[in-house]
Amino acid sequence: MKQAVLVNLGGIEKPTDIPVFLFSMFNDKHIMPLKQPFRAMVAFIITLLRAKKTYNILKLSPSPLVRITKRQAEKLSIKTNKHITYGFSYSKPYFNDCEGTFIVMQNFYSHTTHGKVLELKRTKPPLCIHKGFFELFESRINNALKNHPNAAILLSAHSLPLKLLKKTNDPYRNDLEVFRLALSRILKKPIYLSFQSRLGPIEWLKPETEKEIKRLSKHYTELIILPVSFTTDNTETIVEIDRAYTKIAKDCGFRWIKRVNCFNDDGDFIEFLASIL
Ligand SMILES: C=CC1=C(C)c2cc3[nH]c(cc4nc(cc5[nH]c(cc1n2)c(C)c5CCC(=O)O)C(CCC(=O)O)=C4C)c(C)c3C=C
Ligand SMILES: [Fe+2]
Repeated sequence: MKQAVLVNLGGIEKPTDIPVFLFSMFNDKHIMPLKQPFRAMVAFIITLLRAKKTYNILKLSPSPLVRITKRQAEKLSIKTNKHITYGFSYSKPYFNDCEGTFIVMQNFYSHTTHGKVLELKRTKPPLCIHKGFFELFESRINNALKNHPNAAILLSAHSLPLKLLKKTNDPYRNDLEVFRLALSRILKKPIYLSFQSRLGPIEWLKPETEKEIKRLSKHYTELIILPVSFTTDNTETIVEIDRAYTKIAKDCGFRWIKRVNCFNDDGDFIEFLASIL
């Protein structure tokens, strides 16, 4: 078999990564569907406006995403005895420069992530279509519930602008909702879904994670949050969920809060990846 390539978003580990990451992201037609040269001009302005906020996030913690993606590739390589490499959309090494079969390391299809890779490379179907993926979530939720059977279970997904979803008929929200319902039926428990990390003045997916936490605090005293759209921990999980949302949850009365880690390089996840290669 040709080599496999794990594709992730990109890493912001140090301040000098910020302008490259932000400009590449906002100059991407899948994120900002404008004609050139307007797209590049808008991307430049947003990069200037957002850089300070991203810098403040980075001061709290550099992103572990690149480090973990490397480990995932190494462990999968050992497990399968195949050559596994990795590439990113918005930082080096870029996935465009790699060859092989591509696995997109975001759990659910969106034109902004999976679709972008699919346009250029032979790509495996999204992880969420596999039974094994479902079981990974099921086992993590059951573990978290062990001593806290009455906790609220909140799946927090990365948000997307509504206008972008409509324009591209993006199945992202729908697939997440189907997944939430299926999990809820199997676990015989209510499961909630919310959206995090919106930015700018336009409308993004709802309910927002912050508001959903506040709403749930009226009915529950314990909370389990699972980042549902990433395979790999990153600034959105270790800064936004572990710091910002955890503080909000405490402030609105939750007595116990657990954030479940992304799959990262867990043995069962590596086994799952090996099974779909
Ligand atoms: C499911 C995965 C992701 C989707 C979909 C997505 C869309 C999206 N993101 C932005 C803007 C930003 N994202 C940023 C960081 C970031 N985003 C994702 C994942 C998805 N983004 C991850 C994993 C990360 C963290 C990367 C890391 O190395 O830790 C950032 C930078 C941080 C910040 O300033 O908040 C921005 C900006 C948009 C606009 C968008 C869709 C339109
Ligand atoms: Fe993002």
